[in-house]
Amino acid sequence: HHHHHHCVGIIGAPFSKGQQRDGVQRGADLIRAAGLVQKLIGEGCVVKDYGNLTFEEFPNDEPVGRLKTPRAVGRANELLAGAVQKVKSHGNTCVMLGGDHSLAIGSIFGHAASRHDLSVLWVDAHADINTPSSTSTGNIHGQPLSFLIHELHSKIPIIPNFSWLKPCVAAKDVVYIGLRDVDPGEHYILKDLGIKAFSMTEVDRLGIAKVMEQTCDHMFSKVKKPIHLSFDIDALDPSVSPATGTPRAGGLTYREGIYITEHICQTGLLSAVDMVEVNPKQGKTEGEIKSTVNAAVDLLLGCFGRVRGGSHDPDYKMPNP
Ligand SMILES: N[C@H]1CN[C@H](C(=O)O)[C@@H]1CCC[B-](O)(O)O
Ligand SMILES: [Mn+2]
Ligand SMILES: [Mn+2]
Ligand SMILES: [Mn+2]
Repeated sequence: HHHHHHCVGIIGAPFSKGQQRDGVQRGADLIRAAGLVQKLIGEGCVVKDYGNLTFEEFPNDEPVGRLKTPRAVGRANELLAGAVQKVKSHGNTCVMLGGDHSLAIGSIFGHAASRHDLSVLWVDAHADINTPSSTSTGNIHGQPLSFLIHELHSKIPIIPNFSWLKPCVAAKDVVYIGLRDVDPGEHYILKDLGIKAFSMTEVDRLGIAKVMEQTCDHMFSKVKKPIHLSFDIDALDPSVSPATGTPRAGGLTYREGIYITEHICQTGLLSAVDMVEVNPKQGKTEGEIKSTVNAAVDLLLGCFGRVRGGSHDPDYKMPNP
């Protein structure tokens, strides 16, 4: 018999310039220190850790329009895109450990460069689809999807260090789960482009099982495409994951989060996953940091075959008395 196993490539992206709060650059190493690699191996995965990327510093990274630290964000994502493409070229499912959510620009671009036709499942309290002109903060971690979606191309100006980037995802191929803090400009875009979104209202109304059923129906409605799961840890309720930069009450339970990743795993189509916005400096206690990091690890284990009912180990021998 042959058991199925996942080949996983891990990239650490210790990057924080998509927003203003220090500390989020430490997320990748905290997730590793909590035992991600060993635990994936324990699930029968073949794991290659590609280490952490080293990002170029831009000391005089003056705002362009409202955009903050655009040069650092542009260059970091160009580097990340190449790294993700390499991990995919080696036949791995890519795990990108952030770092802030602006990193989805490079992660999705690099993924799309190797697997042209993607579905993007964006699990987040936020839509992260402000354009450089609709953003009120100028923080690029609130804008990644606007840089990636074909239909918004005309809304993206020339930005230093972004010339490498082209939109690579169609609005119809994006699905949101967990929304509960969407800006007016973002809401307009979601409606105008008809983007499929399961806010926390739909999660409450339908329950997570129906949300996942309808999410998969939408993603697979025409053809089954590889899935890019971009998971912002702030999608979970702050009672579970408080150590993050933009927490919002009324989020997904730990169980709902695990259900999402268990369900995505069993589609067999997961091709890349981002786990972003873990910020230890936003945790008030060690316990808060641990809860946040452990949730991130468990969500990733759900992506790669860990099921709560236990899994079949073909080599297990019942001990005799
Ligand atoms: N309060 C939200 C909504 N819009 C704001 C913005 O555009 O700066 C914040 C972005 C959160 C980004 B995150 O989802 O990656 O954390
Ligand atoms: Mn095998
Ligand atoms: Mn968020
Ligand atoms: Mn986000």
